[in-house]
Amino acid sequence: MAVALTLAATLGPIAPVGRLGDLTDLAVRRVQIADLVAAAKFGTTQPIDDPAREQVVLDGVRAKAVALDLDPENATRFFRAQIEANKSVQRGLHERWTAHPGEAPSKRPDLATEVRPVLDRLTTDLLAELKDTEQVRRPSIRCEVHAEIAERSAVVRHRLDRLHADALAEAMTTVCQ
Ligand SMILES: C=C(O[C@@H]1C=C(C(=O)O)C=C[C@H]1O)C(=O)O
Repeated sequence: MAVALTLAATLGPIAPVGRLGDLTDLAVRRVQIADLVAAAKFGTTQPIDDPAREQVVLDGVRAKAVALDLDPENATRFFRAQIEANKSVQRGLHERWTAHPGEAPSKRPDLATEVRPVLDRLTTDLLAELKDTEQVRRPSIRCEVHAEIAERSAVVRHRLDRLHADALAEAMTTVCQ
């Protein structure tokens, strides 16, 4: 933690930290977008879990991974973790908003036209980063250290609350592969 904080302080509040910094920041972005997904679904019949949509996301990941010459199994495993992390945030927010209706969002974004296209762009960016970081992400202590530093600094730099920090940890579980 001390190392991450020192690095974050040295590099300033915005710059991602370490070799996995950019990838981690994209994972942060994805768990933050979960707030919009949660807002789109709250108070509607649309369930948090949408297996059909998940299949579309994962099929796209597989096809793009092949095109990038990335291992499709590893890429799919990474995105399964991103999806689970996203749903954890949605569940946490729905619980919070049900218990404290005053905190519920006043606007309901449109999932299909406003939110999912943002997630689709993030998928493309995340895959490009998976490709760029392929060497450093080989399973090793080195990768674990890079991941830990990037994650801890991201929590601080993005001022993530417990819900989003826990979701980021969930999202990062399969990064070294
Ligand atoms: C984000 C959504 O909610 C869930 C999470 C998904 C994801 O993280 O990509 C996909 C489908 C849903 O199970 C959504 O419905 O679009």
